[in-house]
Amino acid sequence: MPTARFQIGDTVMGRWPGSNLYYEVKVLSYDNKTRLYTVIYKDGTELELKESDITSLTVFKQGVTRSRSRSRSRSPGRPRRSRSRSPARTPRRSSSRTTDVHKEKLKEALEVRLTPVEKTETESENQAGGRYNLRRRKDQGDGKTVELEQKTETETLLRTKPPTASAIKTTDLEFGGRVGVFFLMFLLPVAVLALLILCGQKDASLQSFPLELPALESLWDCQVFGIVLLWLLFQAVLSLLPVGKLVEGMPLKNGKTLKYRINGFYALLLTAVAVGVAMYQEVDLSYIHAHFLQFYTSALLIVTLLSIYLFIRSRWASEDELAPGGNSGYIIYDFFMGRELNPRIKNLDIKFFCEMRPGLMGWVLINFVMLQAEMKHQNLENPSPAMLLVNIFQLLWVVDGFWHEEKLLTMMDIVYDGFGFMLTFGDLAFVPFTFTCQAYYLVSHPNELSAFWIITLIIMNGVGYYIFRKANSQKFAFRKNPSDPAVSHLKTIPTATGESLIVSGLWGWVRHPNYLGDIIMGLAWSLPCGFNHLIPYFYLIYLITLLVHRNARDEHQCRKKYGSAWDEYCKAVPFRIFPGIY
Ligand SMILES: NC(=O)C1=CN([C@@H]2O[C@H](COP(=O)(O)OP(=O)(O)OC[C@H]3O[C@@H](n4cnc5c(N)ncnc54)[C@H](OP(=O)(O)O)[C@@H]3O)[C@@H](O)[C@H]2O)C=CC1
Ligand SMILES: CC(C)=CCC[C@@H](C)[C@H]1CC=C2C3=C(CC[C@@]21C)[C@@]1(C)CC[C@H](O)C(C)(C)[C@@H]1CC3
Repeated sequence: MPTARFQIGDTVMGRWPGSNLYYEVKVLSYDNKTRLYTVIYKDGTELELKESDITSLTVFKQGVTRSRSRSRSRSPGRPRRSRSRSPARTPRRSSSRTTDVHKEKLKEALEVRLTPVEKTETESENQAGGRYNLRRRKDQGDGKTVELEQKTETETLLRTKPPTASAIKTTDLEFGGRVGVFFLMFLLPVAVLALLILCGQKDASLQSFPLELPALESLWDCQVFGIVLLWLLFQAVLSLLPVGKLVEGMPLKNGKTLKYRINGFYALLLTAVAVGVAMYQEVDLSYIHAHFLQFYTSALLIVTLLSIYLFIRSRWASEDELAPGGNSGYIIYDFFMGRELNPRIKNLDIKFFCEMRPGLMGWVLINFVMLQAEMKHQNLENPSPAMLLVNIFQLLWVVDGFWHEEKLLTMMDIVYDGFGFMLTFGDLAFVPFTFTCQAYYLVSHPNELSAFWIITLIIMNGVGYYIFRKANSQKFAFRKNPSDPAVSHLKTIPTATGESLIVSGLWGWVRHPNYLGDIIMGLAWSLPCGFNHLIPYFYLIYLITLLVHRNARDEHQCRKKYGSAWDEYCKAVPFRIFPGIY
């Protein structure tokens, strides 16, 4: 019969789930069966904690004294900064320490488990799925923003030893599990090859299947392979240049943070200069158009080799360096999803680098190549308006991405997903070769645009961009500092974690306005190609599929994280991405 170490009414220090922070809590009860303590924090949040997440006040104070003197001796005078927040603390972040966004994903990654408690009647009515035993204070349920009181001295951070992380077995398999990813691994590269063949041939209609397949040996060229390798090397060197700020990423499972060099915008400018110099030297860029399929197969080979390397090296990764989603124990599945979270070679973070640099820069460069190829093939003095629009619209999106590069550090792709075949393929092959599909199509499929269409498309892209940027920036600014005058007027729903959900403005219109903006832009990028074929709409179809799936994944996480507050939000804002569509 297990006995409780702490008694009802004891004041102890309880770990806040997903962090190394300890707060003063009172023990309310102990469940002999589950061996869990129900504790109450000063702000009224009730949680069930394991005994290992509770420390007596005396032990805690000794720990603090020891850890303080340790840290002082290591870095004298350096202020101690908290990496996570209490349920009752107003979010406060520095731009380089956006540590709270996506805490949920980390929460999952950490060992702390919140266990379900019985629902009250009203909660049961509201609750669609299971929930955690994170009870909101009664006075928070009225939908108004409640500024929760700050914790003071007990909030002291106990920078204990990193939690001893044991590898989390991935049990929830995505994409149809082992069989699904096995087929995807072959299907995706073949589908992209088919798309490129179709895009390049005169009759780009889907009915022209089976395609006139090119001879296998014509898909390979050593020189092209060398150029792709040089491109990757050039981008890697640019990414390591000591320009731009160094920022810390989200805290890892072991409590540490990694540093990232944010210099994508400079790298883009330097790449533009390098392309300018190459053109001045009369380097024939149309070579890329003429060997487009070979460039793709070279990229595919690099993707395969890189994925194998990543998988092999993950064998030596410590348990707390593994991604929660790529550790099922099934070789094929883990190879596809990626085992290691942040594979690095010295200062080069391979995932962060691949996610944007070679692919997005390559996209802009290929678009520009296609613009020149169009003039050459169609004997034009100037590029067509359709080609110009596609180039300018997409360039704007890429420039925006690099301008806000730092925000990538808080996204699920970096914080949560492993780096395996899926992302390697997505970043190095899918992005540069399918996102350029409209420009590639226009080279051999001219499409006249009337002034009316040109203006309509500019407005459409502008509206899409406005929604995309405003929604993303609003959310980012709000998460950084909800009292920021730019966002303080927004209505919010409080949640038990201390973070609130915006419920007015764009975020009160649909639950993912940033996705909507992206999709409107995707439409404006495809329409310049006209209505003769479906192929130029590939990006739009991909984007809608990806964002609908991403939306489902994100909402699942948010429901787990915010519980009934998320349901309240869903009630207040019933539409997911598209206004009028639930
Ligand atoms: N073109 C492409 O190929 C792709 C483009 N994108 C774009 O990237 C951008 C970022 O997308 P993504 O990373 O998926 O995630 P989101 O920007 O949609 O972030 C989702 C997170 O935002 C927070 N959140 C949700 N609702 C609210 C609310 N009402 N108030 C405050 N916070 C809220 C939650 O995190 P928390 O509460 O924990 O802070 C949630 O987990 C999008 O614009 C998307 O279109 C993404 C993928 C591919
Ligand atoms: C079919 C397949 C294997 C797809 C993989 C999906 C990836 C191509 C995309 C998943 C999320 C992405 C994001 C960007 C690029 C495409 C991928 C990697 C992004 C970095 C582009 C720049 C943007 O500004 C962004 C930061 C919002 C965006 C984030 C997501």
